[in-house]
This record gives sequence, structure tokens and C-alpha cells, in this order.
Amino acid sequence: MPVLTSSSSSSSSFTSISLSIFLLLILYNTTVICSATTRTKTTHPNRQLSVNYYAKSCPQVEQLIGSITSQQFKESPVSGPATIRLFFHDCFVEGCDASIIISSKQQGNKMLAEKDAPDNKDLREEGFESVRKAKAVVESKCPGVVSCADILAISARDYVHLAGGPYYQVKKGRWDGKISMASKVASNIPQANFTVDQLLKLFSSKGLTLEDLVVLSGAHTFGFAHCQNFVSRLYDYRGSKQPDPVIDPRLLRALRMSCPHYGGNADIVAPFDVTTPFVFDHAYYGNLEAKLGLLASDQALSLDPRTKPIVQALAKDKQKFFQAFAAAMEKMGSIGVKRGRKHGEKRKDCSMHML
Ligand code: HEM
Ligand SMILES: [Ca+2]
Ligand SMILES: [Ca+2]
Repeated sequence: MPVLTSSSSSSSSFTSISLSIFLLLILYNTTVICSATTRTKTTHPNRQLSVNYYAKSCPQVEQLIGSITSQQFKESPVSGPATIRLFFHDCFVEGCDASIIISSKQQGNKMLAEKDAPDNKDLREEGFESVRKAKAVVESKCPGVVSCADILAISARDYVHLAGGPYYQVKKGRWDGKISMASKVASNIPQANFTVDQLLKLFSSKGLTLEDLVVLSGAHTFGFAHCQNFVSRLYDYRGSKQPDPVIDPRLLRALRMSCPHYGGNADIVAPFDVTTPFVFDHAYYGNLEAKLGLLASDQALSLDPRTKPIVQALAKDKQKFFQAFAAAMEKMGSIGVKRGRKHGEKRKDCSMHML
């Protein structure tokens, strides 16, 4: 148990951090699939959506979806982070239109769908599975009425709440998109080594602010990342042949045990939040202040003078984070929303376009 013994001199809280990393690295051997995005303008976000959209056509839609999300959460808690990330990758490419859920056609490699783009290859299958199951139960009661994009938005909210986060109303009325192209993904999904400038540029192209960036990054309060996304921080930070100076030495040691510089197991993952990896809380921000951020893009938020004060405020106040997160999810959930048959469709099977 090298990870455990290596922290012998540390406080008991760090021993439990090491333990949690160690166990999670072993337990989570993941396969992932991802999606892609295109730069989407946020035109009249909320005018198009409403909380009561299905009040007449499918009044029980939220309970139907809730029966699936609560069951999935019990059986497989990683469905939570998986689905919230799926929603993020959906909204950032072509808007929140379930373009991420489309499967590539089987003929050759031409025209791969978003989910098969390299930046989406780590999206966990549990997120897709959860939407598929929710869609099946919704179709059995309200056939042809509820879009896959709305099912994804509602499911993401359910999982935030189930994991201990805020409950918020979801505005509905998104139609599903008719376009899903792998080539649109790379320029719309942030990378783990992005600087705050790069993050800001991308987020503002979606109509999201500096504060939205910091608040939405708080979704990294739960879930996991593969070694490849942070391994350069452990051994050769930005070409220095040294580890990132802004990483707690005990975390560095623990992560190095699991993620060798070369030749490690590509399936190994580490928790974003070493303290409460399954709980949706505000611990992520306190961790950033304690140099316990996992990705360079996370840690950068507590270093840049523009974002640092927001990190500090959220680290102090869980209710503030919860309230801001709910508001930012509503904003993200209205990116590039489509209405009507010209640009949209209501799919029967979320993975296939209608003909
Ligand atoms: C700010 C820029 C962001 C960057 C650079 C980023 C990057 C990443 C990376 C590299 C992973 C790990 C993937 C893997 O190795 O399997 C990840 C996971 C995750 N991301 Fe982000 N992300 C960002 C923002 C967001 C936002 C805005 C959300 C949602 C609101 C989000 C939610 C998640 C979740 C929940 C996971 C864990 C998924 C799982 O365990 O299955 N991320 N992200
Ligand atoms: Ca999309
Ligand atoms: Ca947490």
C-alpha cells in the first residue's frame, strides 16, 4: 500500500485523502465516450424556455425522469458526474440540443458524430445510459413529446441534487439538433491545460462570464479524471522537467504512485475532489486554495487575480455556491437553444436523427 505508507507523517485528514485516492484509483476503471461542440451564440436565452413547457403535454415528465435518475444514482453513483459532464459537452457544441448523444453512422469513418471526437472519448457510458433509460420511460407515457435535450437538462439537475447539491427548476422547450459532427468539437471544449485567458475566451464565446467559469468549474467537486489529463503537472510542468510548484507535495506523491510519467495504465483515474469525491459540495474551492487542484485549469482559478476572489468567496460560503451554480446551469442550459422544425427535431431514439 505505497500510497498509504507514504503519508505516514501527515495529518489523519491527509491519510484519508491518500486512502480515498488509492481506493478510487483501483475502483474506477472507466471507459468513456465523448462529444463535440461548435461555437454557438447565445441568442435570447431564456425567452424560449419555460418551467411549465410540458404542463399540458406531459405533466409527469420530471417524475418519470426522476424515477430513473434516483435508481441509477443508487446503482451507479458515477452516473451523476457522467451526466453533468455530458450536459456541459452538449451545450458547448451546437448548443443544448442533444447533439452529443447522436451515434456515428456505421459506414466508414466519414462524418463521425460528436461523441466519437477525441475530446469526447472520455465521456462515461453511464451518462448516455441514463438518458436512454429516461427517454424510454418518458416515451412510454408521452410519446413524441419530450426532447432528448430537455431530458438531459433535467437529469443533470436531478444528479446535482441527489449528490447533495442544490435543487433548481429546469426551464424546458429545447428541441433536439439535426447536426452532430465530430469536427465541431475540438474548438469548443476546453483542455485540462488551458490558461485562464483561454478558458475565458471560450466561455465568453458562449455568453458566459468570468464568474460563470469559476462557478461551473465547481462541478469538479465530484467525478474523476484520467492520468493523461494531469500527468505533465506531476513530472514536467510546462517543459520545466519539474512538477508544478503549485501542487501539495503529499498530493503529488500520491498521484505519482498511480500515474507514472510513461507507460502507466491508461484507464486509471483520480478524483477531482480528494476530500469528498462523490458529494456535490463546495469543497472544490477550499481544495484549490490548499493546492489540491487536479487539473492545471482548476488550479489556475485560484491563482489568477481575476478569478481568485471568486474562488475565495465560494470556498467560504456553500449556500452562495449552490445558488450561483443553479443560476449558471440555467445560463449554460440555454446556450444555442433551438425551437421548431426548421432547426430542430424531437427524436424517438436519442442516438438517432429523425429521417
Ligand atoms: C472550465 C473548463 C473545464 C475543463 C478544462 C474541464 C476538463 C475536464 C477533464 C479533462 C475531465 C476528465 C475527463 C476524464 O479524464 O475522464 C473532466 C471531467 C469532468 N468535468 Fe470538466 N472541465 C471543465 C469544465 C466543466 C464544466 C463547466 C462542467 C459542468 C458544469 C464539468 C463537469 C465535469 C465532470 C462532472 C467531470 C467528471 C466526469 C466523470 O467522472 O465521469 N467540467 N473535465
Ligand atoms: Ca449540442
Ligand atoms: Ca465534493
